[in-house]
Amino acid sequence: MRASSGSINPQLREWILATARAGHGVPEVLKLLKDAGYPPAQCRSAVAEVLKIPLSSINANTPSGRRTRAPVAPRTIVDGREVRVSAGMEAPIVRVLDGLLDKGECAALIDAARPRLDRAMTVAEDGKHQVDERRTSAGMFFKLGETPLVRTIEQRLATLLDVPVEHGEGLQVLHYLPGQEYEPHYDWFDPTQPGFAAVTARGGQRIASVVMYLNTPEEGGGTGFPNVGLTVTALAGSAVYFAYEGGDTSSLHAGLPVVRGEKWIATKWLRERPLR
Ligand SMILES: O=C(O)CCC(=O)C(=O)O
Ligand SMILES: [Fe+2]
Repeated sequence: MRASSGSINPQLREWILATARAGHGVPEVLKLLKDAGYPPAQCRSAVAEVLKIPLSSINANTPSGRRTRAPVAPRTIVDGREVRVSAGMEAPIVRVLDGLLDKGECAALIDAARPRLDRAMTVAEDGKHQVDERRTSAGMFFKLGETPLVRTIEQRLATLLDVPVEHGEGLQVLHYLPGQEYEPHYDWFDPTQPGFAAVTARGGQRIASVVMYLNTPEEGGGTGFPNVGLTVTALAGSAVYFAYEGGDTSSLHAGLPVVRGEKWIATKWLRERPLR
């Protein structure tokens, strides 16, 4: 979702400015707006925009939904397997997870997804799914718990990250060919966009992502975090987990172009609340 401005009504803008100038702090301004009946997400984005403060600094203080727990190095035993935490950073919160999936699971996911591939979509400003030039891969979604394998993987992630399965969106599988990529983007929804209320009505905001690599591209195809100069190598069975509660802008990331070979991933997006 792209940024836009000028969506706040002039009276509200004036009121926020006047109230802040009168000496009321941000929490007080937010509380007054909420008491007046404005939806909390809308209050936060309006206050951030009018007072020109980062939205993340407001969200961080707002008691919201569930958070994920980052896996702890060096390893976690989950579902009878050893998942190794081979690298991590804190801003943004990133963990590289080796051995999350085994070869058979990767192959079975690819086989189940292949006949259902379609041009991947992104979420448009109005909350609808759209074909997007920034994302040239082909993809498909499994429904939550659709197959025994999907259920196994969802449960494994839930245990690993300490967040119930119901907070997950359906698993998405993406397939990239040489030259295909997913340009830099945030996975969280921008609260200043008109579609925000619609996409977050069930489940609330996204809080974390897990991108699981189902094969190893011959060259290219890693996941890049351009704001912090990090590239995670796409290696079959490994994954990258990253969290961005409060709309962390350092979580900007991209599926880098595949140079040779192909790339298959499965992505799990997690929400702050159950999706049903
Ligand atoms: O392809 C990748 O490495 C990243 C995919 C991604 O960012 C997403 O599916 O949201
Ligand atoms: Fe993403």
